[in-house]
Amino acid sequence: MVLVRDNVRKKDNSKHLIPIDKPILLIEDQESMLLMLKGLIQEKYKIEIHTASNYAQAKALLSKHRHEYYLAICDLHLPDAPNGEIVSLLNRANVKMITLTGTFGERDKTSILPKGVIDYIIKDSINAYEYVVELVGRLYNNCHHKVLVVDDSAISCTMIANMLTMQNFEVLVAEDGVQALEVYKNNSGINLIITDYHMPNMDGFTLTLNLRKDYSKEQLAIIGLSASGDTDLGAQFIKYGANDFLAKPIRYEELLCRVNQNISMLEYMEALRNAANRDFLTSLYNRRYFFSQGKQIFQQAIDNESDISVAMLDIDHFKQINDNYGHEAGDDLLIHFSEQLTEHFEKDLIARIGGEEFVILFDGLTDDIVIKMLNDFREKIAAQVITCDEAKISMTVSIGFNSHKEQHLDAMLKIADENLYKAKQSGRNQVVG
Ligand SMILES: Nc1nc2c(ncn2[C@@H]2O[C@H](COP(=O)(O)OP(=O)(O)OP(=O)(O)O)[C@@H](O)[C@H]2O)c(=O)[nH]1
Repeated sequence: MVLVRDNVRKKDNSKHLIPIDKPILLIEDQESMLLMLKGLIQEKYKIEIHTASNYAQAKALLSKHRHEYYLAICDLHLPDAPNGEIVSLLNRANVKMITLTGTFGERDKTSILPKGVIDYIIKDSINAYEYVVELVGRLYNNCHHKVLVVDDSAISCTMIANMLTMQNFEVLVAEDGVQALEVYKNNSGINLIITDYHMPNMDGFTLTLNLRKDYSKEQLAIIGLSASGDTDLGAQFIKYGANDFLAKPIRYEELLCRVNQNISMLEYMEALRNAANRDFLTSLYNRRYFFSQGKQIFQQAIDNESDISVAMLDIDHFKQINDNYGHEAGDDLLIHFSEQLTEHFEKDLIARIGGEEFVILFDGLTDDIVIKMLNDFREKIAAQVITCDEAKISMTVSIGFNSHKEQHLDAMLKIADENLYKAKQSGRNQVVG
């Protein structure tokens, strides 16, 4: 099997870039603005940008690439369409948009954003352009978040759900706290709950309290809704564990800002957790995380008298790979190897614990199954030829296995490590256990 890996390192060097696979349409008549915005966006995201400096050019591009656009960013007043006609054109083409405009006066004319408009930005400073750039990334990332809206009023629920859908969130709804807990339990990936207070069966405070028993503010954001006139509710929601609150009637723009702020905070916390728990090069878990999780899994297996086993893996002659093809090619191979590990042992706890050393913890699997999985993996790696910057590289892996329960996880690993040493001594590319 031949695998081409010549882009791995380049991808890794630009990890902060979000690859957006559909182009953005940028419509702006002032060339300097257009170039600045294009530059700012492409500095941050890997994205193709089509540009138009007037309505006619935008129309031509839309008819050519009709269903392709991820988003349009458009000046509301174009020389050949001075009255915001671009909004209807983009709506007809089904392209969501961020609109740019010159003054507060114009902004004030629209208390409700026109159909298809995600946000409305006043071009008064560089900050406005930076906000647009952030919003582009936010909209892309929102696709990965689910939001649960909890309100017994179907009208209110639908309205909030529509606002969130506009911002690319996947939205689920529930009529009261009891239903919300059920929906939350049955759907993974809900990161934000927006909940009303007054609801039958279970109110918003009780729902918040129930959720906080198991999920911290860093894991799950909750925004409470407080009815107009009830000034205490917002503060009470925070005291019961909500991250934030929104006053009814809900204004689209405020909802957008608060939701995005809370989701950004969750992403930031996740990034911090990843920085602490994951290896920078391969994104696999690091030694610290492996031991903190592994010790709990180990203890449960001891308590339940269930199967537990460990494997130590070490790529063979990795120094030669570095010496022959360079350290960067070596890095590419480590990334590739880690991806293969994650794919092959998707349910098991994997970590990179040294340069070319990896460890796996198997919970609840019999020896026969694990040894077969390890041998299948070893054979799969040996059969691959990886093309890295035009060099064709093969590698093999030696594996030490141990399922004998010792007093501590470390002691189990020590035996696996001794078996790994035996695998190396007996010619490499084999499983010993
Ligand atoms: N490219 C790259 N190389 C690394 C990294 N971490 C460690 N290494 C290299 O991995 C190599 C490990 O070499 P050795 O411990 O001698 O082992 P080996 O060559 O794999 O030989 P055996 O384990 O005996 O089969 C060293 O050359 C390290 O410099 C890394 O993050 N990237």
